[in-house]
Amino acid sequence: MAAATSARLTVLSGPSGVGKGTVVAAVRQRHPDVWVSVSVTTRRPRVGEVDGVHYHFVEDAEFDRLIATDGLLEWAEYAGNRYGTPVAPVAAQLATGRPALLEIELQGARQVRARAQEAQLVFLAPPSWGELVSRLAGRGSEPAAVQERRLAIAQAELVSSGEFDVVVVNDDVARAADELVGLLTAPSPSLCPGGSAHE
Ligand SMILES: Nc1ncnc2c1ncn2[C@@H]1O[C@H](COP(=O)(O)OP(=O)(O)OP(=O)(O)O)[C@@H](O)[C@H]1O
Ligand SMILES: Nc1nc2c(ncn2[C@@H]2O[C@H](COP(=O)(O)O)[C@@H](O)[C@H]2O)c(=O)[nH]1
Repeated sequence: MAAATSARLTVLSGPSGVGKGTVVAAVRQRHPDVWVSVSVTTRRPRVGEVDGVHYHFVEDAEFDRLIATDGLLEWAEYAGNRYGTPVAPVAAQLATGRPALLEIELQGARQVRARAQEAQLVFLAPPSWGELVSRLAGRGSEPAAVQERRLAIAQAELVSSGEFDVVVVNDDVARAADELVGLLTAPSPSLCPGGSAHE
């Protein structure tokens, strides 16, 4: 992907199971140079997840240390585990003048907006509630009780989609990935004459 005219921070959020990871993987297939933050989490790794690639898997004490030392751009407790974005790699990426993408949940997206008003917030929505339920169940990575917990959170997240700058419907992975690529490469409105970050 060519360098953008501004170092733009984009947040991709949306309910568990909507397909955030799948769409981001499709974006990276098209543009391997898209930079995506690797979060820290206290969650245990799923089968196939690699430390340092999918997440930095840490113990509670290390997560506490990162909070205490202002090492996180944002963090949240979600369904019994903590997740956070290491601030230094994001700052370093933006300093190169190239875009950075965060894949995080709603509370974290709100914290990013509070700290970086110029950030672009994108909400990935399911085509329907039934499709979301079926995707989460079909992934098979969580027991039924955890799926229920995530779906309860998803209901509140869907209600909050209006807080985001753009809503992308993940009806088709390739189409949604193309839309996200367009958003990542769009110039920042704050650099457009007469533009503002939140029009
Ligand atoms: N457009 C789509 N159509 C059909 N299935 C999809 C689509 N997008 C993703 N999926 C499937 O939905 C399931 C959930 O996708 P994924 O793990 O990417 O969701 P997620 O939003 O990253 O979830 P989480 O927030 O829990 O990490 C996967 O099995 C994936 O293959
Ligand atoms: N606030 C943050 N949320 C994050 C971060 N990294 C991931 N997430 C979100 O957590 C849920 C659950 O993820 P899972 O891998 O257990 O399915 C999901 O919505 C992720 O997008 C983060 O750094 N901060």
